[in-house]
Amino acid sequence: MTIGQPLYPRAAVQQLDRAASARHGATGLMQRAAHAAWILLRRRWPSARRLCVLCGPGNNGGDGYLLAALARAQGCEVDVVVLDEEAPRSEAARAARAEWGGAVSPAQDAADRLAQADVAIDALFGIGLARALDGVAADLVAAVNAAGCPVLALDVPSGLDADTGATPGAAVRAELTVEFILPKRGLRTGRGPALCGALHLDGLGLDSAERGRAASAARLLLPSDIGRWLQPRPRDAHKGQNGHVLCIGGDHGTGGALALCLRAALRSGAGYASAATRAEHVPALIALQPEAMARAVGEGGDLSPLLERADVLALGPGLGKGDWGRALYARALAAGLPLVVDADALNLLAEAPQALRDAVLTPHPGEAARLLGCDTAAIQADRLAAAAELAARYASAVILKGSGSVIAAPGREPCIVGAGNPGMAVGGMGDLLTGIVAGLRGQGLEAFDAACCAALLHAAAADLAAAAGERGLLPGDVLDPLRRLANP
Ligand SMILES: NC(=O)C1=CN([C@@H]2O[C@H](COP(=O)(O)OP(=O)(O)OC[C@H]3O[C@@H](n4cnc5c(N)ncnc54)[C@H](O)[C@@H]3O)[C@@H](O)[C@H]2O)[C@@H](O)CC1
Ligand SMILES: [K+]
Repeated sequence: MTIGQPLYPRAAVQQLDRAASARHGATGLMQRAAHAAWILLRRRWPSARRLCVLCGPGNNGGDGYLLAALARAQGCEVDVVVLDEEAPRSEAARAARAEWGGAVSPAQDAADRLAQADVAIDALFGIGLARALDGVAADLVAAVNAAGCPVLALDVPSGLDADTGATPGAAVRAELTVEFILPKRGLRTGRGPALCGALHLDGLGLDSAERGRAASAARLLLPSDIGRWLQPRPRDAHKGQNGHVLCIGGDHGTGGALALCLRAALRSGAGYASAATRAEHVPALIALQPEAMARAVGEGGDLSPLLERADVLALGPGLGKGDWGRALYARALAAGLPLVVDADALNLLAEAPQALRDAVLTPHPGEAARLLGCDTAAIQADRLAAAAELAARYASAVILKGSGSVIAAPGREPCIVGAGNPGMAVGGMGDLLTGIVAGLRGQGLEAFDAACCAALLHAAAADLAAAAGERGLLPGDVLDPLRRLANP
């Protein structure tokens, strides 16, 4: 089944742009873009009187000139600052500059002009960005980011790669972004969400048949999708149908990680959850969560009586990389059960890479880098490509965590989670995700579906929990909203 909203690569949007321009006229589309931006600007900043529009050399700049002309006609005072004073490259953008017709200021005056503005409009670069912004363009970006007034970005915050969500050079930080024609991947993962601010899509009047010809390259998962995977339970359900999750980890001093994993498995609906851990954690785990079972595992890592009853293994939270952790890791991998691999289990996998059977990996960018033998920056430079590479190399479903988590698996269209918040940047949050994936696998979801649904539940539950504040959000706060969302 196909779940989520399609997201498009830049090349598909450019192709559609060209076809649509031939039909509607490039200037016509640019006018629609400017109009859409103007309506949004007015709604968001109704009392703004003075605008500063920064225009680049391409059609994104063209959108900016037309918005400037529109705002002037509506009584605003408008300054236009240009990246370079030469005529724009395309005919449509030249016509847009002629339509503005007023004075333009050179880039070195940007700071002065921005200081007067109630709102800045970023029309420097859109999807035509071809390389890192540097030189005068980077100076302009620095000026707009330092200006202190809110920024409205047209189509894409300049400097953000609309495909990858990376910023190879300087990039504008907007408060609001109006994206044109089709939703793009890079605005929703990596640096995209932070730089776009609120995101608003305007289709520029192209009908769905016209837009539907473009081929998507990823899907965006939203909280409203949860019900596609999780239906109400049959009235005659019994606990044996909902899976037995065995959580493996919790070396000396790190029993808490395993406890969070265990609780998340139960709150996401597992029929049973057990812990295989160090002896000293057993009484605390049972006291904390009397519904769970906990067994001490000695140095040899013998899991055999526990494995017999388990349907799925959650391997890694608090596991450590000592002899005890290594022994447990080896036994768990040899068990042939559906697996969720996290934390130190990922680091052990990185030491001796192998293709897994029926597994979900949940790396953060640092763990992903170790698994691929590169550095974290290389992962973040193209998160979708990194997730696909991990999925192929380890023959697994993968959740690459971070802003706009990416889910990939061999042969599946990748997904991006359209939920989550910076309150999730706290120790233990990943242990919850591991438990949720395992809980859903126990309830019958296959690896990729469980990965998608779990990543979405986790982020959406954290958003509900963050209503009381992002700073100070704790993994334990996410458990109650998790239960609510797991019953759509
Ligand atoms: N039919 C269309 O094509 C439409 C396009 N629209 C707007 O046009 C944008 C795309 O326009 P373009 O394809 O002209 O691209 P852009 O306006 O994004 O920028 C392309 C220009 O910037 C230069 N450039 C790229 N990277 C650079 C860098 N790092 N440093 C310096 N210069 C660099 C390129 O050589 C080119 O001249 C969209 O994002 C959207 O805002 C909208 O008006 C809607 C309709
Ligand atoms: K822009």
